[in-house]
Amino acid sequence: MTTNPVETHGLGKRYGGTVAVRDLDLTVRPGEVYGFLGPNGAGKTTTLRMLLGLIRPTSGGVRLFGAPPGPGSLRHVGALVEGPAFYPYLSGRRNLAVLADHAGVPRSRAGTALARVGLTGRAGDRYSGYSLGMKQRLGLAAALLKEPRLLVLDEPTNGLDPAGMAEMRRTIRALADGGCTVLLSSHLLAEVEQICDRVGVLHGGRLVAESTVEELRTGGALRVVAGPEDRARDRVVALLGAERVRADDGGALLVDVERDQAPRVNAELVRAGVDVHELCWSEPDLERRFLELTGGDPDVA
Ligand SMILES: Nc1ncnc2c1ncn2[C@@H]1O[C@H](COP(=O)(O)OP(=O)(O)OP(=O)(O)O)[C@@H](O)[C@H]1O
Repeated sequence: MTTNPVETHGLGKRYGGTVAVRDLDLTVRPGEVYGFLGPNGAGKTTTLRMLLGLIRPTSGGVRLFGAPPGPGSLRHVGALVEGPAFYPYLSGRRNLAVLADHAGVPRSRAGTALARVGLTGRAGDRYSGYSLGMKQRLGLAAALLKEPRLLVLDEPTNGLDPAGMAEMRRTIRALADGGCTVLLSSHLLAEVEQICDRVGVLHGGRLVAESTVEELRTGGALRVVAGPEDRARDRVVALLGAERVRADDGGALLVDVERDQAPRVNAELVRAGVDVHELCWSEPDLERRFLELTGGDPDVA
């Protein structure tokens, strides 16, 4: 039986009067990219720090590959949670060699790690001359020195420009495709949507939703722009029932039916002499869904 890279049971953390994380049951399965999504202050970093054994939970527990966080289990875990300190006057390659010595792994791994994050060409340059994106990638390379089976990344694209973000996303996806399990946190919905297999939404220290991105997308509707609006609405209500019909902000009808019902709705409207201007499938608005889950917090976007 394969053990899950991460399991938490009733995990909680309190700082004085502040409950940062409460009763968290989390499972990250082998080989997946799991996205921890939540607004600022949701408890993401606190959770990741508990997973890595950097802080102690006040309740519940963590298992990494079936064992508590400690030298045995953390051997398989690479992390980019608190930016590693690099020597500004040394090159990226030299910095990694120092870290490799410190970690007791062969220096040859530095070259491999640099290649995996796409930094080989600039590996001889001083760290102080690196862009933010390059610094972030060097941090990721440092996390790869242990050849981890699990990568834990706290807001890995934070502060990067769009090109840097895209590059980092590609790198993470490639690492996952190579067999590494990834747990990352983000407050950016689009980011999580693009690279994660599953998403957990954290709000106020609680896991308020957990599913695949596809599952969160369920609930699309048929969008109909037709006139006269009253008659269009009456016909669709007569056909399907009032509970299936609502109006969107722009005055269009949103009809909760399966996609393949579009011709039936169209035919009914045409038969009733209604002009159908538009009839299309409207994907559910993921952003709205997350805003609902997080109480309309604008930090999730
Ligand atoms: N060392 C600490 N002492 C006291 N309170 C803390 C400490 N660390 C975090 N908190 C509080 O715990 C809550 C969760 O913070 P945490 O940093 O885990 O959230 P987050 O989701 O990572 O947010 P962000 O995206 O802003 O980093 C917040 O209310 C925060 O103020």
